Amino acid sequence: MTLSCFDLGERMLTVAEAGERLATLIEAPLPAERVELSDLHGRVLAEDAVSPIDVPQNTNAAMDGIALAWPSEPAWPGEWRLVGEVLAGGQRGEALAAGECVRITTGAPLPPGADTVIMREQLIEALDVQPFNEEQGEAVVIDRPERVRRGQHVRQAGEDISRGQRALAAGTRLGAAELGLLASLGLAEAWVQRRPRVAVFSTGDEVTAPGATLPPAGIYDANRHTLAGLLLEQGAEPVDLGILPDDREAMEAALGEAAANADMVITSGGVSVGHADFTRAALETVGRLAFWRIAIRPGRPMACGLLGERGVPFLGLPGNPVAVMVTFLQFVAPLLARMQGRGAVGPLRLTAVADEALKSRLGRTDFLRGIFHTADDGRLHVRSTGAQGSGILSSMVAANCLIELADDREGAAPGEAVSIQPLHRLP
Ligand SMILES: Nc1nc2c(c(=O)[nH]1)N[C@H]1C(S)=C(S)[C@@H](COP(=O)(O)OP(=O)(O)OC[C@H]3O[C@@H](n4cnc5c(N)ncnc54)[C@H](O)[C@@H]3O)O[C@H]1N2
Ligand code: MOO
Repeated sequence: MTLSCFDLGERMLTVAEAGERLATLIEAPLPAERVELSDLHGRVLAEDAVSPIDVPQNTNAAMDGIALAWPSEPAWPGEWRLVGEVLAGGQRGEALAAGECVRITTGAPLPPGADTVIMREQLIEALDVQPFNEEQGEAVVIDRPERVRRGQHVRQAGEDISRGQRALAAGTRLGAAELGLLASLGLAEAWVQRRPRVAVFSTGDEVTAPGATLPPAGIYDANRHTLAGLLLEQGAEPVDLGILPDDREAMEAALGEAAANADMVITSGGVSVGHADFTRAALETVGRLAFWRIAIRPGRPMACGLLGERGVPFLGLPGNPVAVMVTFLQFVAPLLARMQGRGAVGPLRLTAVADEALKSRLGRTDFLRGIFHTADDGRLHVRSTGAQGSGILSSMVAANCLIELADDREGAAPGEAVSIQPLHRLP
């Protein structure tokens, strides 16, 4: 019998178990919607994009010059008779006869029979008479014809994508290259998964909005803004619900209201065992707590469950800013991918050589902030960013990866291989 997410109680879960249990909170992707090409960046295809055309549509020239039909007899003509020209956007229906050629520009369809293009730079005849004048009966001489290969500088119709072929699979997240590809198929819209609307709030009497005067015991609210950025990077739509005081009733009301209008609710802070930590208790009142302890550092206390009658996934992340980022990347990002129909998408993992001793504890997965680079030996090497306190957000700024020391190891010695997760960075 498999355990449901809600049979776990106080048990401390491994990172892998927590990920598996969380996945069960998302039963199906969000509904699809039809969206215009100009608004598709970052969205996820809800169905395969099938090409209605051959790309390229016609067999065409890859260079400016002349197009000719490869001669059937072994000897090449010394001169080629220029019988016309095809500019990009134009077409020529008449076939080329033996010994004939046409002037052609890059992208222009080859005339029937033509199969080879010679670059203009390889022609002795200057081809300078503009526009083409059939009366003049120009002749073209090819310099060093022994270098010409049959079929050269020709792009075959459908060589990129053929009509009816799947150009992009359902579940593909659309970046710049994918948008260009859709456009090149002539598709002006696509069915994509609706973006998850994610309600976010911070908690804590000490937490102060940036721009306000910092009280003597205050701390500026980093988490709501980090989370907004992380959500945008995952294709979700953040809904900012501000800062909640350490007050259980206020927390219950806010969670209930957030769940009515969102696909997911995320809070930070108030999940541990402090006297003012109300997140878990509030979740148990207005929803169901699934589990809250994971063998991970940073991020051990994390309240997970479902809110309200609709069963909206709830993630109560710990308050420490680095713990927020680490738990989001390990646990929230895969859920958002699932909601967007992307199946099992986990963080990218690479292997690097530790350049220094790295500390971790057996029985717990530790994520250190790291800096990796390719060393002279051609391998990836990694070192930590230095102090690893889970409130030191500058360590996330300095890092280009997380070093993942799984629960079956106790630290790493210099020279040992470790797993790293490269971090997303804006270029
Ligand atoms: N007795 C125990 N104490 C703590 C434990 C524990 O197991 N036993 N776990 C520690 C760990 S690990 C973490 S992580 C934190 C998580 O606790 P909470 O989620 O209850 O977080 P808070 O106490 O509310 O805040 C922790 C820390 O982060 C600062 N914070 C909170 N919100 C924000 C924000 N929006 N922006 C910037 N900084 C924020 C807050 O001021 C605290 O300094 O508990 C440990 N304690
Ligand atoms: O697990 Mo907490 O995030 O380290 O400070």
